[in-house]
Amino acid sequence: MNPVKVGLLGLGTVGSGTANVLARNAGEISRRAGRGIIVTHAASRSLRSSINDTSGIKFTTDPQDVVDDPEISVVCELMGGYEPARALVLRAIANGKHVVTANKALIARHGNEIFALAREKGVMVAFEAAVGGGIPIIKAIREGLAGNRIEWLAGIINGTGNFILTEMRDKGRDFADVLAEAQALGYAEADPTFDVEGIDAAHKLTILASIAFGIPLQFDKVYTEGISRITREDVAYAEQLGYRIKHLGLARATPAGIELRVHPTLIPERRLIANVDGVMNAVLVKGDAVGPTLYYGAGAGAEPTGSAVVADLVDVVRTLTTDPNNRVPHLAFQPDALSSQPVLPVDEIVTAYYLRLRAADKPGVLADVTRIFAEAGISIESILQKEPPAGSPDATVIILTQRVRERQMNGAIARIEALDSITGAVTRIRLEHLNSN
Ligand SMILES: NC(=O)C1=CN([C@@H]2O[C@H](COP(=O)(O)OP(=O)(O)OC[C@H]3O[C@@H](n4cnc5c(N)ncnc54)[C@H](O)[C@@H]3O)[C@@H](O)[C@H]2O)C=CC1
Ligand SMILES: N[C@@H](CC=O)C(=O)O
Ligand code: NA
Repeated sequence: MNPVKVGLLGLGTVGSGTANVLARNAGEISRRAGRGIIVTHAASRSLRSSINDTSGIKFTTDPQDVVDDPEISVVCELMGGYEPARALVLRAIANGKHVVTANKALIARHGNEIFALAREKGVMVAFEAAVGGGIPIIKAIREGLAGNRIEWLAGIINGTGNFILTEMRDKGRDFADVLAEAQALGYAEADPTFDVEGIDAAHKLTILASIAFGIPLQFDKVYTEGISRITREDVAYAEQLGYRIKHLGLARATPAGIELRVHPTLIPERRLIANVDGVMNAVLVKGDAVGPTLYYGAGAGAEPTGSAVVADLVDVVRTLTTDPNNRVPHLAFQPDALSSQPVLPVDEIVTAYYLRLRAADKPGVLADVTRIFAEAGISIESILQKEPPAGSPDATVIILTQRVRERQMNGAIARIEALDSITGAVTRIRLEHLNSN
């Protein structure tokens, strides 16, 4: 059988990694797919790339040439960004081509529209590389856990952010310096504020939540907080109390609705996920039948991400002849069976907290604080008081609380900040035990 011809849009980190994996493992890949898969066309703004073997590839600076080329069966969108990626993907689908993409921003924001057109045209849109880089997490949830009701999932799903936090903690390196290294290694997004401010993780959480719970993609409803305000001080206090601070995406089904949130989180250091460092990602998924499961691997980088893109290409080729109505649905659940469960506003979420406050070093202050918590119905798990450093009148107080609704905590924090004996704002970091419940 003739090989399947693929056109690449984008020849950067992921485009080059994909082309190199496809070429190096061509024999294995065609034994698995039943046909060869070859790159015949590639488009990029700059024609510089790290592709090892460019023979047989027709290059262009205009991506439209690729999506309109009748020879190509599958378009790999590896450019990034919302536009022109959206317009190009829609056009490729309209032209009857299957699409593989690593672009989580595109899927999270425009996936509902893209999948609808793909269904109409009977083509596939595959996006394994969009979440967790090389970890086959989409396949695991969509297919491997299809017998379960997913209760919750929590993941370290941004490689750049985890790399920055790890280097800062282990080597005391400067934030800006580590970010520059992540960019040089090809981990970061074109706009690295997407990594640092949690937007990239929110894109990925949007996708994970849809395939876990069978809800439409709803990026705008994810509560999103980045890592830029995490201080060394909080990292050190958390460690003294037996916790690590990780940037976590968390999705949980509750009777009232779905919690969707991305924020720095204290996790007990004995949990495997608390020890996922550097560019590695991990996703914990709790199914009602299987219990907790953990998926770990490189979350970014050329060949790990290329590995996921190539796996999608193999999937597309294997199912080319399948009746489109019998293929694995894009969002795991049949499109007419998506649910309208609401996504909860952040003040309705339930979580435990790490709080850091600066308090006058005099009797009665702690009693005032604990009275406010008692009146708000918030149970304190532990309190750590640090003497004021030389020259400062204020002591630092660290409080860990039990789980409580965020709205109750907001009220308590406002009352604590209004006390004369408390200086400045209370620092809050959410805390999750991530045990098997
Ligand atoms: N870098 C990584 O480790 C990972 C990246 N991704 C995603 O993969 C996609 C690509 O990322 P990278 O390879 O890192 O980006 P990159 O910046 O290294 O490469 C982007 C490529 O697309 C081309 N391009 C961009 N806009 C274009 C336009 N309008 N016309 C023509 N060519 C254009 C650029 O010239 C370049 O060749 C993004 O959606 C990213 O979020 C997903 C997982 C991991
Ligand atoms: N910028 C992203 C790339 C992979 O999705 C990350 O750092 O995780
Ligand atoms: Na993946």
